Amino acid sequence: MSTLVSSWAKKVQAVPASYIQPKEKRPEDTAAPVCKDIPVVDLARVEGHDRYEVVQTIMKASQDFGIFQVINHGIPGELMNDTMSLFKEFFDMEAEEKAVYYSEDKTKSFRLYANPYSPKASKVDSWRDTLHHSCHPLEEKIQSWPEKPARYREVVGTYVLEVKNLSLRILDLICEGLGIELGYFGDELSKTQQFVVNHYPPCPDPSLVLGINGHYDSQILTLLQQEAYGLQIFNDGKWVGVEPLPDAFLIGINDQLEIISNGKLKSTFHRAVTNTSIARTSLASSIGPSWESIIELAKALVSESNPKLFKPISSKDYFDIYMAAAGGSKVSALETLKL
Ligand SMILES: O=C(O)CCC(=O)C(=O)O
Ligand SMILES: [Fe+2]
Repeated sequence: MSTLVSSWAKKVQAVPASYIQPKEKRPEDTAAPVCKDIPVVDLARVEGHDRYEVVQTIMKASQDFGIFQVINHGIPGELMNDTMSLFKEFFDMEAEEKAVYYSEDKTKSFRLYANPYSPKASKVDSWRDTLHHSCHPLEEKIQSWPEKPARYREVVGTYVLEVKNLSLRILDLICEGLGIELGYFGDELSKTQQFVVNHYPPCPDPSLVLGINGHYDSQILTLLQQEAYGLQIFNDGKWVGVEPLPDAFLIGINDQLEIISNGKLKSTFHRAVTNTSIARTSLASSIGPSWESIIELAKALVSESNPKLFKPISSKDYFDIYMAAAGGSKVSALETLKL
């Protein structure tokens, strides 16, 4: 059997054994209701009198949920649709055509792979295929991206630049909320960008599998475009769904932003479930620091009443700790840095 789920999922009637989660990890509720309290922030409002209120909403959502959604964010709907359609077309290609891009070599700046957490952490395969793009520096990395479907590099190159700009705008609103200078994240702390496309084919029994295991995102900020239900966050002791809004971006706080904000903004434990009827594709862009950056509470926020909660650490060292801990555990790798 080929390792790419999208190459064989349509042909099977039952879930192959290696994809069946142990009982305690199976998604009891693959249709957990969407949590209506997760704010949808209208970014058009930041230009006017409502700016303060918008910033406060973002801060509160980042504390309570670790995520929020944004609309009227300035990225054209047409570009979002084109990008989503292009990846649908990519995953619809024949198995042999996709196989060309398949690689288990993690140092590659572009690759298609399956089941990224195995075998180190969870021994169970995930019901998804993943396309990974390193985006920095873009002019260089783009040369390793596919040329099929037509306009791949042009569409995806434009998309990742737009998404990076939006990430920086949101990080500036977070600076306002935290009380640190604008542009704080503009240089080394946002030097890298990884763009990941997750593809979850329909599954004969979604109650047995996970599309993506519960995890925290390790970088600074994730922007996610999702077209259908599947994302769940662990909030208040239970899994809740996140409403798919096709024109919105979902913004997720990542671990290293939790360190920089001294735990004021929370990285959230999340997973994706599958369904029986449609292939779900999600586009996730993560902004992160250069490897050498030292991640610690922003200096302007250190005070007697706000001492550092986490040990300073280089971004590279944090990533190593994160990878060693990854494996569906709700205990965050950040725990090891607590002072
Ligand atoms: O597909 C999703 O909604 C979640 C994807 C995700 O969590 C990730 O790529 O880190
Ligand atoms: Fe994630």
